[in-house]
Amino acid sequence: MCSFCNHTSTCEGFNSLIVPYKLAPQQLVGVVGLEIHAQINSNTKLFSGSSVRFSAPPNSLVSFFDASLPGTLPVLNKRCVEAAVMTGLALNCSINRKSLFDRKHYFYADLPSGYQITQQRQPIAVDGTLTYSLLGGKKRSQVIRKTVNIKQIQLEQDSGKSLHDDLRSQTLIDLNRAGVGLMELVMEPDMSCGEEAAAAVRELQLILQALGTCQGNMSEGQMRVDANVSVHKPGEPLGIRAEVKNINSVRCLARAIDYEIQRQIEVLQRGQTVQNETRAYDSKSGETIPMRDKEGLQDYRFMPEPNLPPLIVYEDNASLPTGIDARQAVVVQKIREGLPELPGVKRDRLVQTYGILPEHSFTLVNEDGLVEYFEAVLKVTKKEPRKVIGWVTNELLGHLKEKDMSVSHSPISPSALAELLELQETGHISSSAAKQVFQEMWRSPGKPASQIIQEQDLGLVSDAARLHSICQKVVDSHPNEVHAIRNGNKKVLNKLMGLVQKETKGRADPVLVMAILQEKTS
Ligand SMILES: Nc1ncnc2c1ncn2[C@@H]1O[C@H](COP(=O)(O)OP(=O)(O)OP(=O)(O)O)[C@@H](O)[C@H]1O
Ligand SMILES: [Mg+2]
Ligand SMILES: [Mg+2]
Repeated sequence: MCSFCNHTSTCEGFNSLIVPYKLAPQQLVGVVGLEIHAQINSNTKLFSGSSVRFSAPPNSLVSFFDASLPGTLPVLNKRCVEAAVMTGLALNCSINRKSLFDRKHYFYADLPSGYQITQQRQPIAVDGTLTYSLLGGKKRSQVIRKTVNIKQIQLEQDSGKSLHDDLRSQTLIDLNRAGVGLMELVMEPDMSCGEEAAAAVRELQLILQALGTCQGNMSEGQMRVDANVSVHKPGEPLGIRAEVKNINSVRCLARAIDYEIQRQIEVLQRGQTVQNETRAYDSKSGETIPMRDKEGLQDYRFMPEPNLPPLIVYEDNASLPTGIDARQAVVVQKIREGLPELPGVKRDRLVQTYGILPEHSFTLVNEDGLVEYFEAVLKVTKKEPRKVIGWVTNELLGHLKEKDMSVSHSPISPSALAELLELQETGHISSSAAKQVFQEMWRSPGKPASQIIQEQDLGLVSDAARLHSICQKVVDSHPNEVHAIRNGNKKVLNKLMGLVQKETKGRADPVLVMAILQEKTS
């Protein structure tokens, strides 16, 4: 028995006791490296012609190859290769002109061949970067840009699914997913907390969706994120990592990582060591729990896949060797030319072109179809983009979120919103009346703003005599406020303005009311 740490026999625990003892625990910081499996958006699997569909009847999308019948051979799906190259280019990777396939052996019931075809020795793309942004500062309106390095992107097969039937104590196998093309993106351990990892993954999701290479839905398993987490003191070697799996949303990812960092800090503070293990995140308790030990490193018995030749991609058409059909070849230059506008570039363009705030550009780009909606409104109204943005990101998006609706299902079309904003801009209605009209437009899809204004008598009240009398009443009944204004506190005028608007149900002409109030309080 070791006198330091109660370990029996040879004491591995000795170091674990001494090392943390010397550490100043408060200086320990988290280190995070992500491995992301992204299902490639393709009609067919990576090495077979079976269809790829989510929620099809079990085992209805399985070819002989997917079920590993002897004698069947893999045929590489060109679409999957192009998707990986496109993703690599969008993430500033070098594309390997020659990459190789390997067999990685596991024994799981949902992997009938006993191995996964992956790219271990030479993956298709290496050495990339992902730039993501966080909103920081007091009001969370300051954009902080960060970059995480991408070690590699490899093509590999997905496994099938094991479904556990607890009632009958049996496990059922569904091979629909077996052989679906995956891109595994391996990031360097460059991040330090859950918020950073969540922002990076959200950015990656947007990039993959813009490229169309993966649908990126984490809850449907199209994108699966494993978080490798360790803690250390800055400047010292990295600590032992635990790998957290079972994370099915970006929010859970952030929570799981922050929980794990804190747990490891506490382990060290207690004088123990962090285990190199795989842990699962339990979203109900918000905790990570041990799944399996990684200490006795699994031997995957990697070997070259004998049934697939090296994967060759070409830089441009000029570099195609004679005899190669250009339609069969994967040409990097062609894919590079077809890259769409990426989310980061789109946000910068929106800020520069329309003068909107960076945080608004995030909201626009985060919501599928919202940028297009915003730009469609701007085409029809003369109202300044900076004034339109609030209507789109607060009013419209708020209503959509409340009903869990997508932008494409909005009952208010961009041109209908533009008409409403135009009526406000040209002084036909006040801003608060415009909000009432918006509510009504939401309730009665297709009814034009002008008709609602007429029916509900929401037009601007510019009758000077009437406004004079309302303003007089407000001024007379608020002597303290008037006194403050006369003493130079002009902000109080807004309070009086609010009271006048209350009297007129938000319809009073604000310019006229302000002029009258200023005159009466001068
Ligand atoms: N000390 C560390 N702390 C946090 N993350 C780390 C640390 N060391 C490595 N990582 C991260 O762990 C991941 C290692 O992934 P990789 O695919 O190379 O190996 P693996 O996890 O052993 O294999 P598998 O694909 O079978 O899970 C990378 O994302 C890397 O950034
Ligand atoms: Mg791993
Ligand atoms: Mg890995």
